Parts: sequence; structure tokens; C-alpha cells
Amino acid sequence: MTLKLHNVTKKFGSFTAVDHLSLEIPEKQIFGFLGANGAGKTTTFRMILGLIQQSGGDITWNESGIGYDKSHLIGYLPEERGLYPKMKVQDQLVYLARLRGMNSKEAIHELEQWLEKFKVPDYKSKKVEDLSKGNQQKIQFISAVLHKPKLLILDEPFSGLDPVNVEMLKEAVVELKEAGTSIVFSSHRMEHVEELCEHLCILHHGKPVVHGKLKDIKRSFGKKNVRVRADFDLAFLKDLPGVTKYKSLGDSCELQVENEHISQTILTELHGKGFIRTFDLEEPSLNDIFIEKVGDSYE
Ligand SMILES: Nc1ncnc2c1ncn2[C@@H]1O[C@H](COP(=O)(O)OP(=O)(O)OP(=O)(O)O)[C@@H](O)[C@H]1O
Repeated sequence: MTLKLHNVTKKFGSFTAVDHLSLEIPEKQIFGFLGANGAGKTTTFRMILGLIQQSGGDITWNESGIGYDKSHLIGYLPEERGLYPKMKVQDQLVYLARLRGMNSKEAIHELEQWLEKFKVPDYKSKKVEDLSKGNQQKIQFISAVLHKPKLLILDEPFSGLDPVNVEMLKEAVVELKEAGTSIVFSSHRMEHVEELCEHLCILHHGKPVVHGKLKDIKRSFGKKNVRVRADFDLAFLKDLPGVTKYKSLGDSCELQVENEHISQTILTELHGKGFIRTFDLEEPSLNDIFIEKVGDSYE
């Protein structure tokens, strides 16, 4: 079940929040949706979910429309978490799962398994307001996945979580993917996207500036990173032609170079100057690519 967006546009008055966005989100994979604050990620999710209507373009899932009739197949973790604070976890999540077509017995069974997995089995009888923010988020995540959706949309799923909970949630996301769920998530943390996603899109002012397979994106970026550690001063490298960035890190340095041929020039220049401990040519990080494409407007 591939999710396709074709020329999707959303205008709020005269402001265009999403501008002719065309994307193909492959099934059974994790798709990363990146962009600076206000780039249009949440607006896109809301259009996919049918919560707001696009001003133009088509959104299809497996070649047909997507809307409330498919809500039992879709799970959503919204950016502004929205559980009822006074309601107990089990009552609330079972109620929501039933709305999405699951029977109570199965929902309770699934909930117990998820709470066990997240190491909070005793939370089922607690009120949401009595849980910490991070734990409320875990419960909201469970609410998005309890009814076993085929398509899962996660808006900033890792924000506000401690490192242990981030890992726990990441593992859960990977397991869901392996079980056949198609997952789209937005994040400002490049390392999460790099670790989890094969495909991604970077949105900038509502337009996709990068879109495709992570591997291909890195390869086609052209620029590479070079890391050198040596027993002599490396500062002269920053003035070499083709070196676009230089960062000193004590006895080592990181360089961004225009292409991999420049790394050969660097190696030649280093030759004979002293002892070189390490020399590595690396693909650019997603962070490098993001900064280049989105630039100064990234907060
Ligand atoms: N209902 C609305 N009315 C008017 N403008 C809106 C509305 N919803 C969103 N916008 C505007 O559309 C733009 C995109 O917002 P959106 O929430 O989609 O960004 P985002 O990429 O999710 O940002 P963030 O990373 O900060 O969550 C913003 O400039 C926002 O102010």
C-alpha cells in the first residue's frame, strides 16, 4: 500500500504552507520527513489524515482516496499530544481502539503487551495526568499503534523523551516496520532519521528540496567529509582549494570538501609533514545536507 502525494498544496488565506508537494512513501518502510520549524510537515500529515482538506493536488493510498473510512488502518501520533488527562490509561486507550474497530478483549490484551514492552505495566489503571510528560508520550504512542494500523504517522515521536525512552521507542518503531507497517515520521534530530530511514524528504517553505533514498541523497550530494588526525598543525588545510569547511578538534580536524578528488590533494599536501595517525574519507552526514539545503533559516 503505497501512499502517494501528487502536487499537494495547502493555502491558509494567501499563505502557502505546502507548495505542490509530490511524494511517494513506500510501503513497509520508515520514511523520514524533515524540515525547519514551519516547513509544512504537520500540515502535510493533517492532509494525509483528512483532518484538513488540501487546496489542490491528490493524496492516494494504494491508488484510492484516503479519509475517515480508512481510519482503522491509520495510526497517528500528533505533535500536540491530546489524551484526556482525567481518564485512566486503559479506559481511554481501549475506547480509542474500539472506535478504530478493535474489540475490547483484543485491545486490553494488546495494551497489556505494550505496557509490558515499555516497562510500565502498572500504568493501565493510572490517570494520564498523574504520569510524567515522557510517560504520557509513551501512552500516546501506544494509542497510535494499539489497533495495529498499516500506516503509522508519527509527528516528532522522540521529542521530550529521555535517552532510554528514545531507544525503547525506536526499537518499537523498527519492530513495527519489520511486522509490515508503513511508517512516516517527522523529526528535527538528523541522527534519528539517519538511523531509521531508508527514504526521506526535506521540506523547505512547503517545497521538497531533497527527496529519495538516503544512500542516493548522500551520494549525489557530491561533497564529502575528510577527517585527519596527525601529530602536526593541520590548520593550513583550510586554505586549500576545494575545502569548503574546516573544523579543528584538537589534534584532529574535520573538513568538508567539494568532491572526493580533493581528498587526494589533501593527502598529497599532508605527505612529508609529519606522522598521520588517521585519514578518513566519509559520506556527508544528513546534518550537513540539511544545513546546506535549508541553511540559515533552520532554527
Ligand atoms: N490553521 C492554520 N492557519 C494558518 N496558518 C497555519 C495553520 N496551520 C499551519 N499554519 C502555518 O503553516 C506553516 C506550516 O506549519 P506546520 O505546522 O505544518 O509546520 P511544521 O513543519 O510542522 O513545523 P514544526 O517543525 O515547527 O512543527 C506555518 O507557517 C504555520 O504557521
